[in-house]
Amino acid sequence: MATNIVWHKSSVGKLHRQELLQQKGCVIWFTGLSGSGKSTLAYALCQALYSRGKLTYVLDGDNVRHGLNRDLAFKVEDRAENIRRIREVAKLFADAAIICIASVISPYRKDRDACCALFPERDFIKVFMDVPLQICEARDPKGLYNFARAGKIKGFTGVDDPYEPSLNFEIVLPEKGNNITSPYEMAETVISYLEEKGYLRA
Ligand SMILES: Nc1ncnc2c1ncn2[C@@H]1O[C@H](COP(=O)(O)OS(=O)(=O)O)[C@@H](OP(=O)(O)O)[C@H]1O
Ligand SMILES: Nc1ncnc2c1ncn2[C@@H]1O[C@H](COP(=O)(O)OP(=O)(O)O)[C@@H](O)[C@H]1O
Repeated sequence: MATNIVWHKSSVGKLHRQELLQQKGCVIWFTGLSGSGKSTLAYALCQALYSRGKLTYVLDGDNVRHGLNRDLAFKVEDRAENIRRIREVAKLFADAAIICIASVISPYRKDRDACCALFPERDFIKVFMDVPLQICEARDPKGLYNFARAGKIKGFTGVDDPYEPSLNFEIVLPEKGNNITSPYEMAETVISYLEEKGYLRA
């Protein structure tokens, strides 16, 4: 941990940036099994908000692991560090008044809870992709479940590595009791939540 470091304040703060963008910075965190639809929904939401003149940025687990987190694998401590770095970057985006959309498995409850603690203003919105393993595995667009079942990938979430559900997700999709399952309709559900909570205005 570095010492003798001092935070520099700016005359232009988060409220000024929110006024400029006519939106409130926040983090929408899509979590769930591989293949549950996190990335598809994240980018559908990004497009829908762009069409409404709102500025977003997607931090996708796969993508961030090509650059910032290219040094991390999937051991427990690597996944924890992956989430720690992504939540710190997401916090900077939210402070910039951007609607930051993260799509990461983030399987461990303590890692997700640590994210919440970083956003006391409750600007951290957890969205659980409630899609059963059987459906995710049937989709298997990258063939990774197939490799995992064949023992070619060790420690694959849902196969031989855990996903720890939480009881305090802000949004669970698809919603129980309705048959809204298309990415575009689910994106509208998230947008309704953002509108209701005031994130789509300064
Ligand atoms: N062992 C193992 N377990 C789970 N996932 C694996 C693994 N190895 C590679 N992949 C691919 O990496 C993507 C998950 O990266 P994340 O950064 O979202 O994972 S985590 O939050 O650090 O658990 C995930 O992408 P998505 O399918 O988009 O979730 C996988 O395709
Ligand atoms: N709402 C949905 N309904 C049906 N198929 C979906 C849905 N969302 C995503 N998919 C499909 O499921 C697969 C995994 O989607 P993806 O967004 O990559 O999931 P994740 O990011 O959670 O791994 C892809 O083939 C995608 O086309």
